[in-house]
Amino acid sequence: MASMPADRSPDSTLALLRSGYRFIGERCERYDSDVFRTRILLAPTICLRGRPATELFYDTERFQRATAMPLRVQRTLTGRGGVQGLDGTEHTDRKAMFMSIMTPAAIRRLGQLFDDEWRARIPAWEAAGPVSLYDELGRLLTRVVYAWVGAPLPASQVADRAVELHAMIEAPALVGPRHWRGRLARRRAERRLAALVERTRTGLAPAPAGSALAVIAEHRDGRGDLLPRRIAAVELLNLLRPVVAVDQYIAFAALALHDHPGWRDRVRDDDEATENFVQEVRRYYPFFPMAAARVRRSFDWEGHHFPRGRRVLLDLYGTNHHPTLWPEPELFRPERFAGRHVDPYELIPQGGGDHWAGHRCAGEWITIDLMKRAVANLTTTMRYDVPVQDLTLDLRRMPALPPLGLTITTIRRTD
Ligand code: HEM
Repeated sequence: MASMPADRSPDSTLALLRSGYRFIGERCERYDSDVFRTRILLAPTICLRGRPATELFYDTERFQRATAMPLRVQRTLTGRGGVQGLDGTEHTDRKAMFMSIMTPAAIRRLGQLFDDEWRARIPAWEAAGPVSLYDELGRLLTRVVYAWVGAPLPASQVADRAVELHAMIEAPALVGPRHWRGRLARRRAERRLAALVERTRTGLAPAPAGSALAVIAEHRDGRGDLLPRRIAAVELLNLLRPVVAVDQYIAFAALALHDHPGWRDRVRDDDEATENFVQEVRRYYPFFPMAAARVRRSFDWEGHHFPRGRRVLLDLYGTNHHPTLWPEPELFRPERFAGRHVDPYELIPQGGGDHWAGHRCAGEWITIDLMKRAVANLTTTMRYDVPVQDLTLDLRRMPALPPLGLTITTIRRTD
């Protein structure tokens, strides 16, 4: 049995916070191995990256999700009792609920709402002077996603709800007040949405037929029971929060258009080029650093032993930057996707494997669709300037974003 390379430090939590997205990749290169062991939060942990490791990680016979996610992530980002932490038939049942919402017609409707809102906002942006794209899109996507799921949102509450969703997204890797803001935001949002689910069920505030709110409020589990109100709220947040999080990818797409201006003409009215561009944004820019699971029962893999119950972290960022999969991974080159068949274990910013059977992101098609529409809006619907500003991405900060969320100015409508 080969011995698994091991981090020397007794605990690497601080090193993980210091290195951020590069933590696993740097060590893999140091040990010349895509698997090594370490200790995170004092617990023995195995870290993995690369395509074979991704295929292994998404084998639900070998790994489970229950108790894998650290509590600080559950209390902010994901919530407790939601689809992310389920296994077996409980997971496939709950996941089927999500996938039933992701029909082509529903994805088109969300996209249409997004385009309409974008066009409607341009006059205000024209009048506004400098605009933080991340903040503006946060509010825009909040309005759009509440309308899409069928949840009421008065105009006066849009800004607060956007701040609340951003607080949950940013909190897991932060310490101090910003982490606590994320916890508080989740607690308040779950309480409010649980009350909405109740009003929907009692008919006081009926959900629009076929809406995501109706699907979740009326969903029955394998035993025929409705979801507890709080769990239904967690699952509603599993739609609201990540749709708003697409603003990060759109800010990255705008950054890529700024850094590679030749692509502005290449993507215009060219669906294939836009798709390749968007895929490269998802590969290149940092988003979720890693996914966590636990070994379901002991097994050996490539000469390494995986003991039952051990926490395992799959490096999503590092796999998207693996030199074997992606030659010259630190170059932004959308053309690498031209004619390339991407299998389910290679490009994994939103997880790998199968959408229905495993934990791969339920919102991947939505994300790609919204990003493509955003690129079209940034290159054809309006013009703008990018003033001099600090656009450095700090890969030690999770999530990484340009410091001011990318400021644009002198916005004017073109069509
Ligand atoms: C903003 C871009 C997004 C990124 C980077 C992202 C990333 C991810 C990742 C890494 C996972 C976990 C994979 C795993 O545990 O193995 C995940 C799961 C999930 N995502 Fe996304 N996501 C995004 C957008 C969305 C959207 C737009 C939705 C819904 C509208 C969504 C809904 C979900 C759900 C429900 C899960 C849980 C799936 C499961 O556990 O089976 N995500 N996402």
